[in-house]
Amino acid sequence: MSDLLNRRLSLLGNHLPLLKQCLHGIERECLRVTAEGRLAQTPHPEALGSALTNEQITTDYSESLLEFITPALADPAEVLDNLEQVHRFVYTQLGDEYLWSPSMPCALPAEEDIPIAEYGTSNIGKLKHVYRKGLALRYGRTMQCIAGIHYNFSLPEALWPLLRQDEASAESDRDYQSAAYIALIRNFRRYSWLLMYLFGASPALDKGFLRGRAHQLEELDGETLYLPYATSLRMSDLGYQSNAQAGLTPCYNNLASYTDSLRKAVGTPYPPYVEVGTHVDGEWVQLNTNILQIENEYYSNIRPKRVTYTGERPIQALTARGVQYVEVRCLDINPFLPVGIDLTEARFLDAFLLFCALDESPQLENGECNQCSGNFLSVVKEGRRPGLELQRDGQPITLKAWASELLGRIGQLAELLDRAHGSDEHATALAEQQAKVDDPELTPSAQVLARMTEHDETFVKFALRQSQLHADNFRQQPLPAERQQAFETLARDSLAEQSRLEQQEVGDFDLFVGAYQASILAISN
Ligand SMILES: Nc1ncnc2c1ncn2[C@@H]1O[C@H](COP(=O)(O)OP(=O)(O)OP(=O)(O)O)[C@@H](O)[C@H]1O
Ligand SMILES: N[C@@H](CCC(=O)O)C(=O)O
Ligand SMILES: N[C@@H](CS)C(=O)O
Repeated sequence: MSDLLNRRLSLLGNHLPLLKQCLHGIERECLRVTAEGRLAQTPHPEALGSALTNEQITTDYSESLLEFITPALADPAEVLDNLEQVHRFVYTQLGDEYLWSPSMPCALPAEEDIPIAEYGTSNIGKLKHVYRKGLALRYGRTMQCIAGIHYNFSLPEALWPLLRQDEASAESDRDYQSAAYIALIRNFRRYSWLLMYLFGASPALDKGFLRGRAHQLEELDGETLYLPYATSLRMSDLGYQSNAQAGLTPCYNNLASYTDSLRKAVGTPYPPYVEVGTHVDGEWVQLNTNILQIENEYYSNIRPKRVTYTGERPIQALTARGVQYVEVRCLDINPFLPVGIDLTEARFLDAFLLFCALDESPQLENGECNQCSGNFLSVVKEGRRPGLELQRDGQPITLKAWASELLGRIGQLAELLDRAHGSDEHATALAEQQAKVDDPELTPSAQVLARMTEHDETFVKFALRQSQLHADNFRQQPLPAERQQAFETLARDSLAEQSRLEQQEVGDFDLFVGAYQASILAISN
């Protein structure tokens, strides 16, 4: 244990109530599919409200890729309850469609038949649509049908001044807080391979997903490709990643260097995109020809975040007010769980993220960045291989040994969280993770392969069966009338808000895009 972590643990031990004030918010994506498990070609159900303005129910890339967003709450159990209620409401409006249970997509139609999400005729609505056309051009629509769980987490703002004073830091509270979250991210880069081993749940995919691309996957059956020891093909180079962004890994030395890296990426033309241009046959095809159209396009495993004001861009918010929370973006959807994540996972994530935030976190230097990426890629592709070795400080160490050592250290944060909550839920969650390290067959990725083999079914058949199981579960538990009405009101109000935006909208779209682009270039740290 580092001296810094020990010092911080003892300080926190005298301020335990603070550990009940961390905030959590979850975003869960899922495809709408037909009863046969094909991608729904229907528009976003109007009864779910406006995808542009409904804060809880929207769409991600595709018109058929739903995204459910919870409020930020102190109790992860309440967050999961909110997420579950959204699922139950949505199922009252889906007709005979289903929510696809895993991260990797169903059998998809031809690229051009994957519907890009629509957000109406307002300038911001059109900008969101053109952005997605640009993603199709750059990464293909197929990859954008992958669904994930994003776990948003923050420590109480009152914690940082305590740590700052204890460490006699000369930084302002805001700069200290931002630096602490960037330090969390550096440790996350070091240790997030562990999350992929413990929670990765995409060891297999439908053959059609690869669209005939070259690959090193193995054939499980006529329709399914997999890797026997993979944990998360979603987070591999075949999944939600981008070669165009490969050289982009921003350095996480401090917030300014992070926002600088992103600002350069959204302002630097990328020759292959320049060749296409922003318009083809007079139609917008991408917002600009830069490495990233906007900062959202940077597909990192974790992001420093600040809630933005209306019309404000993420980098503007971060530069103006510093880091407020982190968004963990690498988590697969667990197809065995009705909402894709459960309280045990959330409890462990909290202990893990607190560990990343509070342990010492030297700058990533001397090739450690590459080492982090290499470890992450090894685990997503073969994390369950017996005897797999990772690299730590340039030396080989077995995943098993390193994972057990890490869980031992994270255990101290779990113990502190349990003392604050007067429970043993974090220690229990941690013990479940240690059991997976001791026996890889207990990991969700192993369970997916075992279940497919047990039922002798393709990935698509397994996923559809799980989707139908969860659908029955949700449909058999209708919401209390007042909650159903609350979601219906939210949907109705969001449609009215979108209409208001469209009626109020004035101004030329090209000028709107130009101003949006310029807003980022004018920022200085
Ligand atoms: N201080 C905070 N601590 C933890 N979670 C937060 C905090 N503030 C907001 N969140 C959560 O972060 C998530 C934000 O999701 P939302 O989709 O609204 O924004 P976004 O991720 O920036 O948007 P996009 O998905 O378009 O990039 C929500 O689940 C919200 O509850
Ligand atoms: N669908 C992506 C995330 C989309 C986005 O960038 O928000 C995922 O699998 O996590
Ligand atoms: N959410 C993804 C797909 S639209 C992005 O912002 O790039």
